[in-house]
Amino acid sequence: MSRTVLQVRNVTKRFGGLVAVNDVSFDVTEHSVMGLIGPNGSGKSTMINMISGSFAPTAGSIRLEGHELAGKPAHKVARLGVGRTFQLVRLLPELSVLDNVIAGAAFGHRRRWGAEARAHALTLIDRLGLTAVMGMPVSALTYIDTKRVELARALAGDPEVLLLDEWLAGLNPTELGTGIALIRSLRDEGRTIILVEHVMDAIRSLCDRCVVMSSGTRIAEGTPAEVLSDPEVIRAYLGDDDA
Ligand SMILES: Nc1ncnc2c1ncn2[C@@H]1O[C@H](COP(=O)(O)OP(=O)(O)OP(=O)(O)O)[C@@H](O)[C@H]1O
Repeated sequence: MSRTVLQVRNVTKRFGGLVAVNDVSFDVTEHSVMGLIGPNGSGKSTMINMISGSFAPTAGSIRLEGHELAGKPAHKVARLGVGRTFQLVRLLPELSVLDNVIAGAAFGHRRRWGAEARAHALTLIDRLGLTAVMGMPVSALTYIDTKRVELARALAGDPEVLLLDEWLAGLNPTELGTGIALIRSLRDEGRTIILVEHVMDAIRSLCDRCVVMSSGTRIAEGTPAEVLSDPEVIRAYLGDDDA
């Protein structure tokens, strides 16, 4: 049986009178891809923002390798081992690709500086197919290349758990194939990933397990095949389409 790396227990987040996440629990095991799925507004981003330290939970516990993350600021959570990409890419647009990835190496879980950071960044740049553009400012890149840089920046910190928040969103069909293959290669090398995604092909082909959220609560958990055939999950998605 695989080891639990991340343990989410009874987590709730209220924004004033709105309960965005309501008493949600799940575990993420080492070397697995956990999909966090659900209709728009179901609380996925709020959950990811709590795991990565952008928001403090109103109640509950989030433990990484036994360390409590709940309430810790994002830079401390990153240091403890959670790396993430953002739904809307957050990079330093005037800096080069290389410098953005070096910055990720300097501020992540396993910090690297100077020549070591540069060498590590160059390895990731090569791995993600960014070598030809590594001297360019991020502001001059194509959309998929900015996504690649975001991923390289997050990986540069050697996170214990990588959160991918709709990393595939906005890619065209060809790019989508490339993106899915890239995430699959991360999965195959044994990384532990939480994938928030609306692209069902990606969920089916990449996730070991999925947690499904609807209106802030966890309504299902299981393999992609199990949850995607669950009548309550189907109802939640159809309800969303009708809205
Ligand atoms: N900072 C905030 N302040 C107030 N309400 C918020 C805040 N962030 C999210 N919410 C609300 O919490 C609920 C859950 O939103 P959240 O963005 O977590 O859903 P989601 O599942 O990630 O949706 P999507 O798939 O559209 O990204 C929504 O009703 C949203 O309006």
